Amino acid sequence: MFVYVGTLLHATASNALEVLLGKALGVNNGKIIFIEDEKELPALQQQYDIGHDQVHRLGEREFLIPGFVDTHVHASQYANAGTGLDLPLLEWLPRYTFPLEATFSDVTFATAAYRKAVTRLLKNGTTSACYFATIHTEGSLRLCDVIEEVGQRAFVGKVCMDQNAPDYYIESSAQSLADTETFVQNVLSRKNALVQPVVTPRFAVSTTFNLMTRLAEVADKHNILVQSHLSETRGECKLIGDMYPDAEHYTDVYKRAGLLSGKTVMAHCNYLSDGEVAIIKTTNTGVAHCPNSNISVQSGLCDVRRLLDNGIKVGLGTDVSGGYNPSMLDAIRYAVQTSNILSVNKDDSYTKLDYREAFRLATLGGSQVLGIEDRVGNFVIGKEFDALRVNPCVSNSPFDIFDKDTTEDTFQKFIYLGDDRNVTEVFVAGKRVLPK
Ligand SMILES: Nc1nc2[nH]cnc2c(=O)[nH]1
Ligand SMILES: [Zn+2]
Repeated sequence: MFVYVGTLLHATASNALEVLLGKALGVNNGKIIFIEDEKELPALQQQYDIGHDQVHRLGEREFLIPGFVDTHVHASQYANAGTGLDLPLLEWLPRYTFPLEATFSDVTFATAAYRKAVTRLLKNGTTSACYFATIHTEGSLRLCDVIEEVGQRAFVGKVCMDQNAPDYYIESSAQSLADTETFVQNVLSRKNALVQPVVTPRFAVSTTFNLMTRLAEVADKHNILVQSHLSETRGECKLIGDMYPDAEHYTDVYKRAGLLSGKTVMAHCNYLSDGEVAIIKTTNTGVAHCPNSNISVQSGLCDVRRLLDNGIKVGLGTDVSGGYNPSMLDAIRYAVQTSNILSVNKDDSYTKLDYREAFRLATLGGSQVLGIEDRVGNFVIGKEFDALRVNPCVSNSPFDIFDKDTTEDTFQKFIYLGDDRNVTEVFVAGKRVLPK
């Protein structure tokens, strides 16, 4: 049991940035048990038998925010982050990405590389992540081991690809299906509520229709998430049109395979027609908006406002290494800048995404996309305490605070200018996972 006293900022359904000043937030058994005005603290201490050493007072400029939720990130590709960004997707995959992922057949290398990736995300405040690993079952399981060791909350997918891939990085359909079942059963058998398996057909270009339908059955049987990529680039959309001349559109391919449901996360969704948007909505599929990746590998600009206006669940993803930055602060900034760019060619009725809304996507929105909004995403009694302690005034802070700055200014500066140096503590399910 412990209590934090001070400023809390978070998003709710009705308020993209709620600022709560002078609060006492109590955590017991990993869950938030009270959020009261600070003046109630003596009574709360008595009621719950809380000693002085269990009460932590935040400094004047410090605050707590919910941990970030990265809804789409390739843990294996972290080794390439910040390199190989000169080619569009369909050339980038065989030139840079498949060769790297193939090296994850070496389990020792894979484990070390995954440890770097997961640690880097956690340091940057990502308390929940939805990962792609590689096609290798052993290596994908080592990713789960590392996540458990580090203490993050995560969904992990063994990647499935049985066509349009190089000889050195491809599986047979039967092997892919059997390995997925093995992987899923292994992860579920750990009975660690923080680490869950996710069925992961790479995308309809590299996964046969038959395998996709069988994978949909695996996801159904175990009642687990599905993740893939949808409508990321024009070239990919054209290719899908050629591969599936009878399909109505790209989204229809996944729908017919049975892959779309409230437990599905589709990354990108940059070129959806109105008909596709309607299917994404009616199937309750969630979208992982990956704005850094969209720009870095020249894929396109996702109109998130359109998705939100249509009632679609949207979270943010770093999509490392199509996106070069593993920090969700960067994803928030790119989401805002993408919306600003789109607004240039829209009329005055277009409502841009502001930093508050992008922050909501990075926290509560992501939790909705991953189906964990009853557990994390914001500060609500009964939810688990996944949180970041932020200190804008650390001695090596990358930005400066002035007397004139309000709490909201300070938060906004952290969003635009802050980095992991400002994230001084990270909590997952009430456990402090950083610093160790
Ligand atoms: N950004 C991105 N898009 C993909 N589409 C299929 N595979 C990938 C991948 O690894 N990264
Ligand atoms: Zn991706």
